[in-house]
Amino acid sequence: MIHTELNYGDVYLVPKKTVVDSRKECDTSVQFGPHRFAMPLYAANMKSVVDAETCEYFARRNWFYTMHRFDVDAVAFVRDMQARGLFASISVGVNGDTRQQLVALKAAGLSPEYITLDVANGWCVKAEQMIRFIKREFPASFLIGGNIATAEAARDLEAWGCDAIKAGIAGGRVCITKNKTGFHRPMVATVRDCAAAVSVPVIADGGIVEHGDVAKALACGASMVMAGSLFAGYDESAGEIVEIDGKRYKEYFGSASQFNKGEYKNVEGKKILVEYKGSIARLLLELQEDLQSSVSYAGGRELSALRTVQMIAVAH
Ligand SMILES: NC(=O)C1=CN([C@@H]2O[C@H](COP(=O)(O)OP(=O)(O)OC[C@H]3O[C@@H](n4cnc5c(N)ncnc54)[C@H](OP(=O)(O)O)[C@@H]3O)[C@@H](O)[C@H]2O)C=CC1
Ligand SMILES: Nc1nc2c(ncn2[C@@H]2O[C@H](COP(=O)(O)O)[C@@H](O)[C@H]2O)c(=O)[nH]1
Repeated sequence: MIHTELNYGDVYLVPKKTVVDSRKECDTSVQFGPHRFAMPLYAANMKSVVDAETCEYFARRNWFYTMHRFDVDAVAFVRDMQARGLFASISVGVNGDTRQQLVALKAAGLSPEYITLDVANGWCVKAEQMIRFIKREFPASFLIGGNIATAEAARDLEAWGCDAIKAGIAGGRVCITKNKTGFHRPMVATVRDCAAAVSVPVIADGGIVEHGDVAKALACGASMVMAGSLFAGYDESAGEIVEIDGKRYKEYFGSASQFNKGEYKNVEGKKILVEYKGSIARLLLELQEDLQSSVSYAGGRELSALRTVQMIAVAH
């Protein structure tokens, strides 16, 4: 028997009685690891979304960030961020280059506050070895592991030592994994299953199309949400501006795209152009206002109210 699983666009949240007099009373802040952040949402650790300047922009506004791991000098990045009084949050892979970077960090006496293990399928032996290595060498760092899409995988990553788990396989806008390999799991099913299986926070990664999808991800049990295309079209986004027939766009490409890899080998991502939208400040404010409104519809004052709402599927 084949069962149906749902994505954010297939579901809605059922309103409860609002208890606040203004949406401004609703608190969108979230404790995540050693810090409390303004929003449970952050930009994907992709080279076309964040660079060192973007990371600093977010950190200064008390938004969580994670630097990507492609051609980055982790020692310089961590040292710079911490010298400015900001938290350092880096991404790593599973191969020898990552081990070298981590050894160099340790030798320099540096310890990032957050480390994200960023691989396509984090439920593998190489990821387990890297997670155990990081927990041993950087016990003070908050370790995010991923990506995974099932309860069984989430339980394994928790057992291996992850402090948070990033869930979402092949649901991203520039993803072609599902086309090339046949593997994917819709986000509502992914997040609900993973969040119910573990006691550490789960990050819902990918597939955010509408602002309300953030509230839906939190209602599924996510503690944080990661989004790429949502943040890709702005001045502060890392991608290049492209002008076609007088209209401006920003490049947005997958981490497993030929463009990012520099060769056509095991390509599971593509490059697209997204509409250029100017400064990101207006987006951040609107995302916060929209989530405050979601909390009010959920009948609460804090994000936890979203965990109590009923979710319904709509027939298309
Ligand atoms: N969230 C998602 O759904 C997806 C995200 N991505 C993103 O793309 C980037 C590249 O990811 P990834 O390919 O993991 O990283 P890398 O290209 O850095 O690969 C890491 C290592 O894992 C091996 N590896 C990768 N995939 C597999 C596999 N399916 N089976 C066995 N070994 C494997 C690679 O070897 P070899 O190349 O020889 O196989 C390589 O040695 C990451 O940033 C990731 O987040 C990519 C796909 C899906
Ligand atoms: N299958 C692939 N997934 C990728 C690739 N690069 C990034 N990603 C994932 O997508 C999300 C962002 O999704 P969005 O819908 O918010 O745009 C990102 O965080 C990664 O998990 C890739 O090349 N292939």
